[in-house]
Amino acid sequence: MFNWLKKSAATIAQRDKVLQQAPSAAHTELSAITSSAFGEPVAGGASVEKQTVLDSITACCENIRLKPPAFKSIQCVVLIASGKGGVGKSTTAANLAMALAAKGVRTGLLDADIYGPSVPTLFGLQGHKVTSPDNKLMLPLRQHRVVLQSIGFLVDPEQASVWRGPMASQALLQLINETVWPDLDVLLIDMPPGTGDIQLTLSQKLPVTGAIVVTTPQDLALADAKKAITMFQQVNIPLLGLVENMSFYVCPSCGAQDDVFGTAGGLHLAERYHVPVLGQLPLQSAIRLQADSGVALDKGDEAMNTLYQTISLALLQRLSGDVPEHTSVEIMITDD
Ligand SMILES: Nc1ncnc2c1ncn2[C@@H]1O[C@H](COP(=O)(O)OP(=O)(O)OP(=O)(O)O)[C@@H](O)[C@H]1O
Repeated sequence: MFNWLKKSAATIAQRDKVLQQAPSAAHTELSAITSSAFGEPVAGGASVEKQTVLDSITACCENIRLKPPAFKSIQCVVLIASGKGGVGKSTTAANLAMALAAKGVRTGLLDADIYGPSVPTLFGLQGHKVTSPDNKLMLPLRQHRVVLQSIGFLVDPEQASVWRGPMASQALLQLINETVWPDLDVLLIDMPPGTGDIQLTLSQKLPVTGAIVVTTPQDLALADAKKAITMFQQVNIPLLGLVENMSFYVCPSCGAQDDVFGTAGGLHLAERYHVPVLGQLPLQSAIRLQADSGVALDKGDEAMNTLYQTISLALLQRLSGDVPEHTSVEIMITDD
């Protein structure tokens, strides 16, 4: 049951070590570490006590709860962004939320991807709607231990898809302001793809602790990820890390690895912009299957669960450390 703990701790220790190296060298080792989650146990994993990781999670949560909350009773608000659509931002956000929640971290996920809300599907809640007992504030849903709010729980997604920039931004700000959030350690916000007006407005107006950028190693995606990094730097939002998704494919028959979208592009980008790498994820049908079926992460593929646990722990460690304050916070509360 606690195999993931041993693996995750060993993986994080190894990852932190290899990330001190140049991206090309780091890529080879990170890939090996990631691949090991699919078969052989991580080298050295057996020597790491599960208690160490549990202690680490507890310590991180304690540190996070000592800090002033980012917004109401929410300690940390983390934007999950990507310059380009379709790189796996929503899948990553949902699985990180489930990974955190499964280990007792009080976690919420706000689906701000107004033009393509996917939280209802990713959590198996298609057709569900939020309720508002007082006709003013909305009660979020809860699934797989994650507190959830999505534009998809309010309106028909086709209705939202025709909203123009200001209308969409306003709707999203209301979504965060007018939801009755319980006490949370972390609220992840799945942002709409791109770096246009909506993203810029939201980045300026949301009460943000920091941002994660998800990208594939492909040049096209990297160019857009670069724009997202630059946008966050311009609005003074700390970059908590980069997740490289679809980093490589491992053939289930022969075990050969193919870097479908290029090699280590995300790592090079992260190094250039001094953004920590939280982890790499393979292109794997288990990830797509679990996303489509809406089942809990820990009920799906064990190797996948281990990888997301590793990345979520890296995020938790970042949040519990010294994150520079986002100084340009401006919260808009609307009554209507
Ligand atoms: N690592 C992965 N391996 C296999 N399939 C993946 C992986 N990551 C994401 N996918 C699949 O890729 C597709 C796009 O993922 P997702 O919707 O998360 O991307 P996105 O960046 O949020 O897209 P958009 O910006 O359009 O909302 C989905 O079908 C998802 O199941």
